Amino acid sequence: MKLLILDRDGVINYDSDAYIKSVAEWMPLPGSIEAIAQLSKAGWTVAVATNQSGIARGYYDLTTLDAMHARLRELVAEQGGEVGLIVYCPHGPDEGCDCRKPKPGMLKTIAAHYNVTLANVWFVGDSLGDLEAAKAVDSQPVLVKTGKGEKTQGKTLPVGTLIFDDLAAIAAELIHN
Ligand SMILES: O=P(O)(O)OC[C@@H](O)[C@H]1O[C@@H](OP(=O)(O)O)[C@@H](O)[C@@H](O)[C@@H]1O
Ligand SMILES: [Mg+2]
Ligand SMILES: [Zn+2]
Repeated sequence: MKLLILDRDGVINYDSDAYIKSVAEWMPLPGSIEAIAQLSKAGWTVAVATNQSGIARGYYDLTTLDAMHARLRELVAEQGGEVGLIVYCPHGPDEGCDCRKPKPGMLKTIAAHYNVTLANVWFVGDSLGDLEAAKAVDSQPVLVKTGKGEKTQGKTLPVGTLIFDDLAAIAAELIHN
């Protein structure tokens, strides 16, 4: 199956150092909704793996988080596409969970859900933790320059990391090659 896994904040929607705390603050990056819809219509399953420590920090609740993801699904559906499994880590950095990136727990959950291996599956993120999570399970780390991506690009990246300007460029690459 053609599976693509995306980080959320900074890849699909604008990120903020103040966290994305409401549906109103959840704003798609230019071209991201269209990219997901085009990938979906081209036969790709687009899943999401997102750290949401704002839950543990008390900045927003699960109802609000679910509403953000309902909005994402609604916008992609309006373009004729659909979003696959969305997995999130609600924990804080000090809770020692297995799902918070750079740990690969969420990627493993997605692979198990679709009964596939993660080898060569592209995981697209804007943070070093996203790329490290990908590397930890032998999937393909892909950095986008949106969100925190340009800052991340200046760090030491996992060997083999692919770099694209944004999600639209990734969709063009995957659909047309
Ligand atoms: O990029 P994804 O994984 O979709 O989500 C990232 C968010 O959960 C937040 O993650 C926080 O990191 P800490 O969780 O505080 O280390 C900060 O980087 C925030 O700016 C950011 O909005
Ligand atoms: Mg991110
Ligand atoms: Zn977690």
